[in-house]
Amino acid sequence: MTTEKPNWNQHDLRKYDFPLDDIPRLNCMDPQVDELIRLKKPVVLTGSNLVGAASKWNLDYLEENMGNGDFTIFVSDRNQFKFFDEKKLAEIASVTGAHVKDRSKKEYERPAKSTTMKIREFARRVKEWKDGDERMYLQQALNSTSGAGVVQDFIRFRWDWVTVKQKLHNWGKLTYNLLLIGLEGNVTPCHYDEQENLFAQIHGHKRCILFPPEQFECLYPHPVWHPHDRQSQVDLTDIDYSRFPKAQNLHGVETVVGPGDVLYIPIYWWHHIESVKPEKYSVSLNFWYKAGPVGQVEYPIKGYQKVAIMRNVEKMLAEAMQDPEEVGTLLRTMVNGRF
Ligand SMILES: O=C(O)CCC(=O)C(=O)O
Ligand SMILES: [Fe+2]
Repeated sequence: MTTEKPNWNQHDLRKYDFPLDDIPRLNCMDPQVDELIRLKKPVVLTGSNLVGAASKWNLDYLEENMGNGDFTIFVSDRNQFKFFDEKKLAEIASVTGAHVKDRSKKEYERPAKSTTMKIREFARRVKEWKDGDERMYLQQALNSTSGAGVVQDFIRFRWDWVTVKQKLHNWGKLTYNLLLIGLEGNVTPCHYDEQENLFAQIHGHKRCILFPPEQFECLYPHPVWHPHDRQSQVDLTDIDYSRFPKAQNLHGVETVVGPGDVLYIPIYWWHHIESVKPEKYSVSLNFWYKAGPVGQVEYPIKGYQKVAIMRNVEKMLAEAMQDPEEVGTLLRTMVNGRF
């Protein structure tokens, strides 16, 4: 076995205000891996070869073998790509009474615009891209439009190994694989997902900063009905402590993943991901699994289960009030001076 020297440089990494411990890095055969996954703790798995068949997925290869489908590309003037869920706007309209229809139409700022491109066009633009140009981030679920080469590679993923993990940890079904191709310096700001994630790095390096669900209060998520649902309002690169004072208590874990590494991002864990030097672009593929069946709940309730409960309460109140903006008022009335 060769121990590869990382070719990213510690000094190139951005300095953050909060403490960061290292995420454990273990060979996939190490029995501790399954113990960490069972406890829903992040871990970097090495040596799994999960997407070894995709190790050649650089832009030249993908251009030839990815097919002629349309790819979703986010475009942004800034380096941060904060997800904006257009479907939430329709949802707000459907739960909102006529009396607040106008308010729900208010203009939201979209931090990144979504467009579609053929892979050839995207590859050309990435190759020509220079610092200061508009940034791009391809984020597309793998689908049946993939060319024959990519389909062959996909079939050769270690489905046997990953299916054993899925069964062992009682995860639900694989929803899809999201392919991410982004420029060095692109940032996916801090958010959580409602799925278990095996995040496989293929080309280039990514710095992944994670926080446990227990840090909910320090990260001030947008309300559940908001198009930025599940995203933190706190910009970790420039924290506004007067608005978000509890961000002073942030304490995260981090790692830099490179080709062949697989990071387990547990369901409801916050993550902030940046593509780092030296490569010009990064290619990753995630494996998103639905949560397993709830089964017997054990007490005391865990941090991630509290987040799920809070989401349900918030959704129920928004629907009952027929006005999402009344949720906060109601919750404050319930709590202030009483609890
Ligand atoms: O790699 C990224 O930029 C974001 C990935 C992510 O958020 C995810 O896989 O859940
Ligand atoms: Fe995510």
